[in-house]
Amino acid sequence: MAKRRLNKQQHWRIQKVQEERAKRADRKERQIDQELSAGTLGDEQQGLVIAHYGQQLEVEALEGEQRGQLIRCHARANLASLVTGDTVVWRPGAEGTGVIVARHDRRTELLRPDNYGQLKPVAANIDQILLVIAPEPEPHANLIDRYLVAAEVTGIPPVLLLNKADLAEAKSASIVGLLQGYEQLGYQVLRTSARQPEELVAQLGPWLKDRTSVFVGQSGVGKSSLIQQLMPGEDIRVGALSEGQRKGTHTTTTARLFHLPAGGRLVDSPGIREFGLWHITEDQLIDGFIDISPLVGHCRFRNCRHQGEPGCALDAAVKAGKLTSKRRASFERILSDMESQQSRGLSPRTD
Ligand SMILES: Nc1nc2c(ncn2[C@@H]2O[C@H](COP(=O)(O)OP(=O)(O)OP(=O)(O)O)[C@@H](O)[C@H]2O)c(=O)[nH]1
Ligand SMILES: [Zn+2]
Repeated sequence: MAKRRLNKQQHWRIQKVQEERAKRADRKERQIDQELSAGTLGDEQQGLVIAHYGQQLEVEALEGEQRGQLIRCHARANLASLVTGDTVVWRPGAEGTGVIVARHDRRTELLRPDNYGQLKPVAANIDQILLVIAPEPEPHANLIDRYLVAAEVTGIPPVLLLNKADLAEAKSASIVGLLQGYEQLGYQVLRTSARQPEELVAQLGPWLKDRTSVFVGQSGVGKSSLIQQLMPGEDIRVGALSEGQRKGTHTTTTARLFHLPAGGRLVDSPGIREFGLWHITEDQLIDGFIDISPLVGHCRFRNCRHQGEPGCALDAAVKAGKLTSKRRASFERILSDMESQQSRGLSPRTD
């Protein structure tokens, strides 16, 4: 009996919480409706979503008197989810707040699985992915390829950034050879050192200017160090909201957009830095290998698995020196990982 009562009580409590939440959302929506019909809201303006905290969004005014200011906004309930980097239309409301009434189409989306394994956008309108590697920690086997495939899948151009170029190991034959291989594929490779801030800004400046970038890469390669050098004085771990306002929200996963003093925008969050291969299909994997995708149509068998079948165009390309055996092996490794994980119902690795 006692157990049943407890269950009922639990059930009641959950229902209560849900009702409260719905009521609050309703109230907010009614308030917005009232403001809209009473004509107390200001004119429509363009804005940029800087961060999304629970029900509230921080929006930078892109025009008018408030241009450059951060406005705390609510979004109309009929708007699909908004993320950092979204450009929106908003209307000024009471006490320096605002209401988002529309969202512009996204040029690009960075996706990530949520707690239920569902892919969700975490940032919008990113123009380039800066894939940071370093001589130390040495890049895991095929890690770079995994990141490149993930970038190709999003359609956001990746740039390879060798950090810690000040270390002697940066000039080792293996690192030089590795990077040459990617340059030959057509990827841009930059060499930087977070220990040499002046050169860093001069080197990266032209790449960051007029664009929105994200830094991704394995732990320890120097992403935080680079970002800190690019934004001196900015606390990159926490946003502009005060402790009290942030209470109860997942700050560690909240992406935030920063304006770089030397020009350009940067979106950063721990979740974005871990960007990886989420739920990609075999076709996407092939598309993501820009040296392999033009080949696959030339295999003898239409359903070639590219795993040693006779007449496989990948083998022919390796023999002809058009595809490196390293990239080929990397492709096979990712493919077989995907197959074994899919057969066990797991998601692909991200490191
Ligand atoms: N020599 C040298 N060391 C660097 C450079 N950049 C970063 N480091 C060092 O490398 C270590 C890791 O740097 P972080 O900036 O924390 O690396 P991260 O990629 O942000 O790592 P996570 O936060 O784990 O993702 C630190 O000890 C840095 O001081 C560099 O350009 N040269
Ligand atoms: Zn084949």
